Amino acid sequence: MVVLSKTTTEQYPCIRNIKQTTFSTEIPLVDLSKPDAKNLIVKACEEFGFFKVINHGVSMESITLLESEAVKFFSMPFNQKEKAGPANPFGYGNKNIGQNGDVGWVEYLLLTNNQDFNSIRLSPAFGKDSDKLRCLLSDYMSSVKKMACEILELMAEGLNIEQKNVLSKLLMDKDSDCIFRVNHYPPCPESILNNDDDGENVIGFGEHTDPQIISLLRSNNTSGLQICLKDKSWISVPSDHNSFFVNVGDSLQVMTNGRFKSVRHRVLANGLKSRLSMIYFCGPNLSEKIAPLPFLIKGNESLLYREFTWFEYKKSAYATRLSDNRLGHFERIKDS
Ligand SMILES: C=C1C[C@]23C[C@@]1(O)CC[C@H]2[C@@]12CC[C@H](O)[C@@](C)(C(=O)O1)[C@H]2[C@@H]3C(=O)O
Ligand SMILES: O=C(O)CCC(=O)C(=O)O
Ligand SMILES: [Fe+2]
Repeated sequence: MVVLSKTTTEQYPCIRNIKQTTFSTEIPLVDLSKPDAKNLIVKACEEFGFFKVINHGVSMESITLLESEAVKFFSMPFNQKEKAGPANPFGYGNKNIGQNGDVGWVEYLLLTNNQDFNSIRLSPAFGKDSDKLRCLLSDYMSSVKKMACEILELMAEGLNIEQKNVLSKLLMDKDSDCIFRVNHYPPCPESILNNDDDGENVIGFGEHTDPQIISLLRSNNTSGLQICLKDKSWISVPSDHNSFFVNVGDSLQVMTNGRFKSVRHRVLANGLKSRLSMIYFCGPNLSEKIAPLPFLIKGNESLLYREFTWFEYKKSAYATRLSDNRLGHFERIKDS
């Protein structure tokens, strides 16, 4: 991405007075090796739709190796990276997010859990290194998926659901629709120039909720990620390159009949440092039915959402703008 002048940064969305946003120490922390993990997960999903995970079981070696390949990729000249594009549906993307007009100060790789497909997509840019990358990706994705299953099993236990694998089995399906994304946010000169309380910050990735069940995010030590709280205020998430962050996605909001809320989040570009994040989005098989889980419905509690397949939801979500409320179309009309 070689876009540095004022005129070009003007094409990106900005936010005013962001400097007043506080760095939060209140982000829930879950140690997966501790017995209270299941209850802390449920509490965090109810209150924030977001939590930080330590003792996650993904080796630092596999993280570091993949991250350094990603850094290598993004430092290639644009015409080389472009060979892995466009990101429709998978590949290299720059500035444009999705197909409906959203833009951000970001370049990225969007990949599937089908390694052969990734390899074909990446090899024109990576050349003979693409086999190595395929192995690193495959190792990383299987460890992260294992962690996701562990989290979903703890969640089911914390929710007192008898069938412990009711959520994790959706990911264990060999045709689960998981997506892997690597985002690179180069330092943004406009964000340094406006480094005061009345200034503006350039948006790296605009506010949105993730459509899937959960998303597992890690980044280098550059901040920028913010989450929206129940009172609609935004807090900055302190970066921590040793931990993972978990987002509740729209599909889990539906399955818990609104008890867990999908977290609205966004990324602001940093004036000085680049941010590199890797996110694994856990989606089920396209034919999987998404609906409130019957064993979570109490007495005469009404169902907030109608049943739909993941295919239906994904298709509808991908026709929306980033900041839209995607679940609106799937809410049940209340009886009067
Ligand atoms: C603007 C869009 C980008 C997105 C597809 C969409 O139309 C609305 C959902 C967006 C999102 C957010 C989470 C993930 O980053 C993503 C891959 C996803 O599944 O939904 C993106 C989509 C994308 O970048 O294509
Ligand atoms: O890059 C990040 O830290 C978050 C990006 C994000 O929310 C997404 O890709 O859906
Ligand atoms: Fe997201």
